[in-house]
Amino acid sequence: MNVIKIGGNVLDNPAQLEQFLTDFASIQGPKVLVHGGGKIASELSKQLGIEPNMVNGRRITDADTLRVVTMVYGGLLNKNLVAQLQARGCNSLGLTGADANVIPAHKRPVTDIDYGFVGDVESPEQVNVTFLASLAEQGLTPVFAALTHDGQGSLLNTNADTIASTLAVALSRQFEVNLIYLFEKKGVLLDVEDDTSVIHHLQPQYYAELKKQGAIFSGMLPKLDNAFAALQQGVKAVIIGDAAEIKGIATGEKAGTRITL
Ligand SMILES: Nc1ncnc2c1ncn2[C@@H]1O[C@H](COP(=O)(O)OP(=O)(O)O)[C@@H](O)[C@H]1O
Ligand SMILES: CC(=O)N[C@@H](CCC(=O)OP(=O)(O)O)C(=O)O
Repeated sequence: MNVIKIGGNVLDNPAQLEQFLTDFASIQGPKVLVHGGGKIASELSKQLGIEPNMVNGRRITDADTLRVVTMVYGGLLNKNLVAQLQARGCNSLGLTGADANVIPAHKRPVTDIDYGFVGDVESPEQVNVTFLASLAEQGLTPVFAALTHDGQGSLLNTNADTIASTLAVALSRQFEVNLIYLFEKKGVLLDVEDDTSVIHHLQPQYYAELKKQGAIFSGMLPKLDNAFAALQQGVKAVIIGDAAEIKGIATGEKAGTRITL
């Protein structure tokens, strides 16, 4: 089973997105797509006069921002991705974590920062794997938006990388799972400006060094933290790579960055 997460910069580039969806549709076997969309949510927010506010890679989500991300992730992006996959013969089903109670979560507790309506997933054990397995059996591909729910009637904005790793860990109870993070670069780079500097293998000690040197920063930090956590909890392989190379990555021919323990 491949759990594939696609980042916001690719979603915002129609040509790259179309190619990615064509390649994704052609991947054999059970698969799950998780999408972000932070960039598009920020653009719409600004158009509506709501200034985006990101802290530690997470969006401060007040009530108005929750409306925006619900519309953008759960509506605009999720439903268009499903329509575009249907056009490519990939029978898919758009979901949030609230649907079929797949991903129970709670509102992130207020500490020195109040993130507002941001969700932390309960635990992979609580993911509704039975439902996901039944979709796989029917040949349906779930497409997840970056939304969960609190069990009390509210949706919660939830980092898409975390949703992907949670689903990958949960599905590892029943399947051999590859977790694949795709974005607009060739992989984790030694020099973020140089696409030829791909790090082919990354393990915790090297990660700690590169973090200290400042070679790995911002959105890549939570992505890698999620990647190592997924491996520790039974996911077979984690790869970070270029959305344009999804076919090779899924068949194991081209690797991007392979994360190992
Ligand atoms: N060493 C690195 N290699 C590649 N990207 C890096 C690195 N360090 C930081 N980054 C940044 O991390 C970003 C990817 O994280 P994020 O913005 O969360 O992506 P996504 O679109 O997948 O959610 C890249 O666009 C890049 O700016
Ligand atoms: C709480 C939180 O920060 N949620 C993210 C969810 C979207 C996301 O993760 O999008 P990318 O993968 O495109 O960055 C956000 O609103 O930006």
